[in-house]
Amino acid sequence: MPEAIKGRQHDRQATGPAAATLLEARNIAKCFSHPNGTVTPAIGDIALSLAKGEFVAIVGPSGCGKTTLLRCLCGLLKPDSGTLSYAGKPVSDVPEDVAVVFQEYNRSLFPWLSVRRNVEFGLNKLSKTERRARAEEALTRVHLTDVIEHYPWQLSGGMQQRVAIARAVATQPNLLLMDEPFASVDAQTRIRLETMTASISTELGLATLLITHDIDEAVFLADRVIVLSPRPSSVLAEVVVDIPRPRTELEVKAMPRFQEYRRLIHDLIVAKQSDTPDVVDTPAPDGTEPERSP
Ligand SMILES: Nc1ncnc2c1ncn2[C@@H]1O[C@H](COP(=O)(O)OP(=O)(O)OP(=O)(O)O)[C@@H](O)[C@H]1O
Repeated sequence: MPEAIKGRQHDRQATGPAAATLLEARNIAKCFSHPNGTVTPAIGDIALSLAKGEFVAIVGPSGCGKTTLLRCLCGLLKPDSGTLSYAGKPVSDVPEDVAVVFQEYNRSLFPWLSVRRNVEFGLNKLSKTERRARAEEALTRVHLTDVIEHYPWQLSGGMQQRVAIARAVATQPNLLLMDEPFASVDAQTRIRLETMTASISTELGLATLLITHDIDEAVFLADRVIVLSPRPSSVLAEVVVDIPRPRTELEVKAMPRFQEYRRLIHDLIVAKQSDTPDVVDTPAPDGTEPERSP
């Protein structure tokens, strides 16, 4: 399916074909230096962009620098080189209208706060009434209004991740970044969370960038899938997913086109992995192993 790869403008209803660029990264690179003098090259050279309202998934082999890339894109980590812009301005800190959802919901929620208070957290510029209204609206979107006064530890993993998503949505972001958000939940819950995320993103016209290991998840959710090479990573291909919305998991996964996309992306990753030798970190003079810095 070569015509699906890079260059074709996606056509998502929420944005229209000529949607404006929201996030743009040009030639960004990132290495980590360790106290013992070794250097881990994580991102080699990445250029990508995301349009307003677009849903993009990033996939790549384990350890290729996906999380590092996400952290750079939202201003949590400074790239060593290259340029990053969000809404036309250089990124130096996390922009106000960008929200991030991480894999580890149990570390991102406050166990001593109720579900409501967790979602209201971060809305302190608003009046109490506005905070309540925002939290309730966001919790309605994730179907959690019946546990609003519960505490996170009283909820299942999938419900806790829904609270984390509600907290992100309550800030009314224009861009939602998600780093492996469904990796820690069971398969059935994962499907429900994926479907819910697709609806929220479409209904709110949210630009969404999803980091995932799961090719099926990427193809099911995204308008475009960016495939990364092993580290130091670069963009191997961009695959435009030409499947109409709304998408229903069972129907989409039964489509021959879905199978073709997943095969294409799988083959791109495997082919590149098998012809790329493992990157060895620059060794320290005394030959010690690199340590992961905090
Ligand atoms: N804070 C850090 N200090 C040192 N090295 C780091 C740090 N963060 C990441 N790395 C290294 O950078 C490389 C890329 O890591 P990263 O977590 O970004 O990859 P990933 O693709 O998200 O991994 P995974 O597939 O396991 O989720 C790895 O070799 C990792 O050990």
